[in-house]
Amino acid sequence: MISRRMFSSWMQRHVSDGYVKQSAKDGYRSRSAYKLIEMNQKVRLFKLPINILDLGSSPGGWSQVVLKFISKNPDSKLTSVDILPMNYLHGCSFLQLDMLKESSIDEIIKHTGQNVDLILSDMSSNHSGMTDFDCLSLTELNNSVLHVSKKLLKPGGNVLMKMLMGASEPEHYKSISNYFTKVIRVKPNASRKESKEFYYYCTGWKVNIL
Ligand SMILES: C[S@@+](CC[C@H](N)C(=O)[O-])C[C@H]1O[C@@H](n2cnc3c(N)ncnc32)[C@H](O)[C@@H]1O
Repeated sequence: MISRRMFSSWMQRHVSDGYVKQSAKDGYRSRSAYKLIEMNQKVRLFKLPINILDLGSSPGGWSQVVLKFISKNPDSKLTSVDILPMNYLHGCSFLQLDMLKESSIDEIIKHTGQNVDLILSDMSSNHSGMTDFDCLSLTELNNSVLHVSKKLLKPGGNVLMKMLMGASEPEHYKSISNYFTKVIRVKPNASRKESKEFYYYCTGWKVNIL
């Protein structure tokens, strides 16, 4: 449970945050949009034409960024998924699904087919404040990303997924590395300095590991 004092200090930080102000100006639904913009500048995520799956998409900042990149390419496609609802975005198919449920994968395949080039996952549950616990719960969500990758990611496809520094992180990194040619850790400047959050950029999905 978040105390009133914690909430008010979060609120103070939130309203004075430069990325929050910028997102209001630029029309992005979340400050997270700048993390994706920055990571794309670092690793060039979007190579067109592209079939993209955005997991944990609500309220839609990342999906807005993707749409800007793919909008001029009619052969590109974006499917966004979240356990919560998301307001309509032109050019994006949204599915309200829980990625921890097996049945969600079939629903996604109906929309994307089985030839996805890039999976983005910014999924996270509400932080408990206990880093090791939060790290474990993110590991569970990331395992669901690997599970969906087995069903629909193209051979050689790429995945960007959120992680937290914590006791189980090195083991998780090792296990994810088995599935890709290369996995690098990326920490965008837009990610709050005090946060343990960073992203794995995983390239070259290996089919022969299945
Ligand atoms: C940090 S927010 C994502 C912000 C988003 N990338 C943006 O730019 O607006 C994390 C999201 O993960 C979603 N999420 C958490 N657990 C999930 C699950 N089991 N299945 C699908 N989405 C989940 C949450 O509902 C939340 O919207």
